Amino acid sequence: MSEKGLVSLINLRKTFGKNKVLRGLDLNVPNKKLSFIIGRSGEGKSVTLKHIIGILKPDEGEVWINGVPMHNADERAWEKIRQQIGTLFQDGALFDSLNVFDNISFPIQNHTKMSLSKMKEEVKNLLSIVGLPSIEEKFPPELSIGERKRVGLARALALKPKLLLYDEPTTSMDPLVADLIDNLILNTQQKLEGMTSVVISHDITSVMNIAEYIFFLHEGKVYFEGTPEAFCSSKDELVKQFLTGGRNGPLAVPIV
Ligand SMILES: Nc1ncnc2c1ncn2[C@@H]1O[C@H](COP(=O)(O)OP(=O)(O)OP(=O)(O)O)[C@@H](O)[C@H]1O
Repeated sequence: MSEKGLVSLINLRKTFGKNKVLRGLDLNVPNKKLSFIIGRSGEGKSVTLKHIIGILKPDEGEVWINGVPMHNADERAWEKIRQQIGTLFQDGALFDSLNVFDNISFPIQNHTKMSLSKMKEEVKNLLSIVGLPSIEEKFPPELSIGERKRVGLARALALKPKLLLYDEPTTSMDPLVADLIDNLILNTQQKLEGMTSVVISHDITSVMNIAEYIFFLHEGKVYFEGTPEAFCSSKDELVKQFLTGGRNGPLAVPIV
């Protein structure tokens, strides 16, 4: 592994039309930790994530994944790198017409020559990592939101990635389900020793419950980075306003 770590974004710039979203963002994800990228809606969290998986290309700047420069890489190089990255999208992104076994083993079937018996063993193991019993024969519409997330996470883990990305895992969930998902993320991090995880979120409760490291985005840059303790005790007015969700402070509050 290079000194740059698993994910390094250097002076990243991305503009859509007149909208300068990333304005020189530097972000070095700490290895083997559970990091959160947080910030207000529209600050560029998802845009940042999309640069990490190569869905978006930077206008300027560098993207390094596991020591490999990817900012000018072609799609073939990205496909290879993406096999080292597990991504859990908001809705789990399961295929409703495939059962749980086929959903979880989908990346294995596509990228390896594993035998069916080994694959069955592997899927069973993945289900146990995410705390689910043997539900291989069930179909996604038969599952609860929490179960769908777990199956999505099992699939994200199928190729034994080095890096795990979660895109807004608790958005629009009630507090009880959100708490379950937080525990799932934390347990997975603890079970899979050496995993580097990045969660995109604006759910401050999740951040405070499980984050080990925080990147707070503002105006296209990392405005603050550090531990949750440092974030909470920050005297910075902007950080304080984000934490308390107050109307008074430097963050403009939209009129609705
Ligand atoms: N493909 C695109 N084309 C044009 N504009 C885009 C595109 N993707 C993102 N944007 C814009 O970039 C800005 C940042 O979007 P992004 O989705 O990264 O925000 P976010 O911080 O993840 O917000 P949220 O918390 O609401 O998901 C927004 O103004 C959005 O409209």
